[in-house]
Amino acid sequence: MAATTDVATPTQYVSKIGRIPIRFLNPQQPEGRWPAKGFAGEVIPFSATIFREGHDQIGGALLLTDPAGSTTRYPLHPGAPGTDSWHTDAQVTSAGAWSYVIEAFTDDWATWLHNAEIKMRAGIDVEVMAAMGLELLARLASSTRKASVRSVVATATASLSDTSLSPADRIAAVENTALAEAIAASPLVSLVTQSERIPLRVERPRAGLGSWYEFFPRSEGAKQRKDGSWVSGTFRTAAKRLPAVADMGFDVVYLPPIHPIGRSFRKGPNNTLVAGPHDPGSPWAIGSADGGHDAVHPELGTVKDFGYFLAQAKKSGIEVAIDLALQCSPDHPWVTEHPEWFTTLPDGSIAYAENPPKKYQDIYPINFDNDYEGLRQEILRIVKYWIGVGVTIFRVDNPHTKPLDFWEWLLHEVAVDRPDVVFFAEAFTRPAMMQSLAAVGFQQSYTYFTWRNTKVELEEYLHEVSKVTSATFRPNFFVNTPDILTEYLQFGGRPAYKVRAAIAATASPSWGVYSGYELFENVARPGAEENIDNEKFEFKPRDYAAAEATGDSLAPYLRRLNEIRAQHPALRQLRNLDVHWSDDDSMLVYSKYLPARFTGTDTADGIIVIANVDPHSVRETTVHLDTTRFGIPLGEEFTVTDLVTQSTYTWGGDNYVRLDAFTEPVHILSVEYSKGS
Ligand SMILES: O=P(O)(O)O[C@H]1O[C@H](CO)[C@@H](O[C@H]2O[C@H](CO)[C@@H](O)[C@H](O)[C@H]2O)[C@H](O)[C@H]1O
Repeated sequence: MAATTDVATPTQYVSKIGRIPIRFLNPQQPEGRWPAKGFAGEVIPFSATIFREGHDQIGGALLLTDPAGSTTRYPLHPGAPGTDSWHTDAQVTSAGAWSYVIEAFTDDWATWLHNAEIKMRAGIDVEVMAAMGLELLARLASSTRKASVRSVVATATASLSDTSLSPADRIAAVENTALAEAIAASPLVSLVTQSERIPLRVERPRAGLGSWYEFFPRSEGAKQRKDGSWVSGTFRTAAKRLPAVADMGFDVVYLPPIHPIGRSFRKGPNNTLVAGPHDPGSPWAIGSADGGHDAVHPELGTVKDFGYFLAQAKKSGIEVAIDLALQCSPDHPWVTEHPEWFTTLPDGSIAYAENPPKKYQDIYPINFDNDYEGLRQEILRIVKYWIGVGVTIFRVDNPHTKPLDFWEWLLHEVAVDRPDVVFFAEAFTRPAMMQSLAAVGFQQSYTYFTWRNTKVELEEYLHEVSKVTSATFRPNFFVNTPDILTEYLQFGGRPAYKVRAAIAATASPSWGVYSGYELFENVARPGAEENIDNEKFEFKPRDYAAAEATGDSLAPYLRRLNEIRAQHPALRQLRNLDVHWSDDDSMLVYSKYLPARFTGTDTADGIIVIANVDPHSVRETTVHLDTTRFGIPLGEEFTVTDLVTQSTYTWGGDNYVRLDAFTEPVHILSVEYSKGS
């Protein structure tokens, strides 16, 4: 705490609390070891707890410094009475190293005005109070050369010193807008105290914003021969799927590992431990005689073909994410070239990998502690190689099974030259590890969203990711993955697919689906929480167009969700989500709001989402809205339009809502309000 009013005591002790205490600054990472995070275009709520002894009025400001070193001052507004919290929202507009300082001060004018209003109106200490006010007005006059301000001050001075007026009229004369504006421009403050400077790392928008679509390139264009063998899809056949993916509004395509797949211990259909001659194996079983992590599976094509895929994706407005899965099939070149990178058991064997309770019998885990430096350099080389090929996003498989200090180092090394590269953590594990991966640099993370299905669970989780952990952890709400087909989707029927997609697409700025979701694929392998006949172990060509033609596809709904996201900037933010109340235990209600000053237009953007999370029933309820959360004074009426059905309603604070799971289980309502209407 660098307090301008700090006074060294004879023992040279310097106060840490500062003359005006400023505590609990937000955003910042716990422990302050790494910068708080934001992405370009993000609106960040800044806050601090500011208070002082006695009863004098205080005020505060955010001093936000951009990467070019230019500082903008934003006044802080007091929060709920008694909390001593002060707030403002500000938008970080470009990627780079930002920082901020919170300033606090005694507001001399507000203190005087508060006291003078009480005392002068009651006829107590009238002349003393007036003299104090006149002194402040003189201070204001001497702080400006503006004639207009001087004239406003002169008028106020004349009235305040006019003893022929009643005390009430004298005080009323200083309560005018012109004087308030003059004081706002040249604040009458003292005991100015500044907090420490908090660093804020702002990354490119994709670090926190995107609509993801996962598909296996080998399935796109794959054909089975009469003898049961397969002709694999290739990067070139897979590229044909890209326009349809873009047409659904997705802007990131994530490909499971594209590298050669090992033969030893190859898995067969449905995670069986013996593969038939035509089984392609799990793409995560990386490495064969054809190469390792810096090679592509020959059946998919060449690196040049992958380049073609990247170029086609770019043409469709899609960025490609590849998988960084640091593990090896027993056939990976590293196993013979660098046996020291694995843990050899006393019997000479290498134990297979696990992510308990899952067993990965077809891969070896890497042991970083055997040759930390060697592995670090090799992995950095691989990552840089793919960046050189044109990859800008890595989905990182099971990062929680590798040392955190390794990730901290790797992500730092990459960011030195390429701060645009995004790393997406696939860690479904304990919160401490998930949060720490984000803290050390992962730009975004898979989440527990998949398993938060009830209203209460979702309320808590949406609040957590938008408000509690947002300085560190950027969520990507995937609705399903090849590993995750939740019971909710298995047994919730088609409504469940709509509900989950609508919540994911509106609650989080990053969301994703794994292909097949639009076809409502919902049959699980018995005893497992993943699809039967899983694409991880088989080719799975799908006829998306036929399903759409017969109305058996969710693609039109997904397309609409992505359109709504594109049209509503409030949905492209993380921290602006507020949960509201409904009387029904399955009707989830939340809003997202972006004031006009941040939308880039002259209108604010407000969205209310109401989801019937019970996919088996029709629910009716009253929703109770704190309309101030989306810019509307309490008690005012406004218009809402359902962005899926286009129905329009006139609403207020309390509203009847009926949602039929079998038609439209979710309202996504845009809010229109004109003051005083
Ligand atoms: O461990 P997670 O559930 O987070 O899943 C991720 O990592 C797994 C290991 O890479 C991966 O599992 C798939 O590949 C394995 C190796 O080939 C294989 O043994 C598993 O049966 C298969 O599911 C999983 O897909 C990935 O998302």
